Amino acid sequence: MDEVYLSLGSNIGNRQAFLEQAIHGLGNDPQILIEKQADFYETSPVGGVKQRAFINTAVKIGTTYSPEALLEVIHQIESGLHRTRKIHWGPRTVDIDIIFFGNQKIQTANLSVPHPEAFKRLFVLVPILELVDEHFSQYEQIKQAVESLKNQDQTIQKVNPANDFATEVKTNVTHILSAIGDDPNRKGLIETPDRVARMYADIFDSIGIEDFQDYKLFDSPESNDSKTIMVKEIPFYSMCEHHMMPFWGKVSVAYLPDNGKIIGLSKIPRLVDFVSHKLSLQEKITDDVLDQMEKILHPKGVGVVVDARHMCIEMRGVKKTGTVTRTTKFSGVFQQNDELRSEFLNSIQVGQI
Ligand SMILES: Nc1nc2c(c(=O)[nH]1)N=C([C@H](O)[C@H](O)COP(=O)(O)OP(=O)(O)OP(=O)(O)O)CN2
Repeated sequence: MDEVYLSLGSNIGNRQAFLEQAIHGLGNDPQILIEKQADFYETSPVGGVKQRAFINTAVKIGTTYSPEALLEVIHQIESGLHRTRKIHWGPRTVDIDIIFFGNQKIQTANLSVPHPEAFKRLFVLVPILELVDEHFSQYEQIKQAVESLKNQDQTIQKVNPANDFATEVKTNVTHILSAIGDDPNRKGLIETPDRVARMYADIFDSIGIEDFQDYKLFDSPESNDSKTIMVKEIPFYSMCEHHMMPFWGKVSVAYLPDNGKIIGLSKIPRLVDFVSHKLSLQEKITDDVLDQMEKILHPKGVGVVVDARHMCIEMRGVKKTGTVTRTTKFSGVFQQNDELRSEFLNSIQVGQI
């Protein structure tokens, strides 16, 4: 097996969770053995793009993959974690770079190893220095590069477990419990901060991720341009950004394909979950579903109807239980063609939410 060193970084959403998922993905591959993992570090962005600080780490793996095959596995893991390549050296949910592959020197269209930027980046060298010893062929070079970079503008500091997502949420929920006059140490609340942290990691797992990536498109000549595709009454749950209270209901989506390009039916409910798993508003969910459908499919038109109930007007304020709010948005032929729009709208009953 070749000894390989990977650098991992993330600066979108729950950064450490994305890195942990990436490492889990690597370790799940039967041809990859995670031999050692460095600590997590908070690092200043390198490369001139104004963006949020990164969390970085590194792993030493043993693998039977060739460098190109390993790169393919890495790209699959990145794309499964909503990685989009929009701005060079810009924000990303996760980035995994091959830094060293044994003592190999590789220069292909897709791969340069050792990584050409490695010795200019503290966020790469400091975690890798945790994983190597004086027997590693590049050990002295790494140590010297770290010393010289330390006097420049790159900052790096070990993530104190107290700063990671779960601990941050738990700490602040404990403060809130005290602030509202309850006792966070009483039997019923002692585990609440931990439960809330685990819940937030789930219901807010789209925060910071701009575009939906988890879809598959098909060319389907049968779906000629006159056939509307509707996926109706998709249940969703979200949290309003005004009071951090739940709102929930059903989303119905219709679109008219262009040139027979269609999306896998299961992907539309996944898209609804993606846009809902953020602090949002019903109007924004309506916009986001339509905008993402337009971005992905460039169809002849899209229609979105959202019916929802809002805990913030049922449990507080005007306190009207059972009130259902409907928001709609249309584009293309659904905007221009009254008959098509009415057919879609009339097919959706508000029903029980
Ligand atoms: N503090 C940090 N700054 C930067 C990081 C990081 O992880 N921590 N990462 C980058 C780069 O975007 C990332 O390392 C990828 O760079 P590189 O492999 O050199 O080039 P790519 O082709 O993969 O770059 P793309 O962004 O995918 O085009 C920058 N700063």
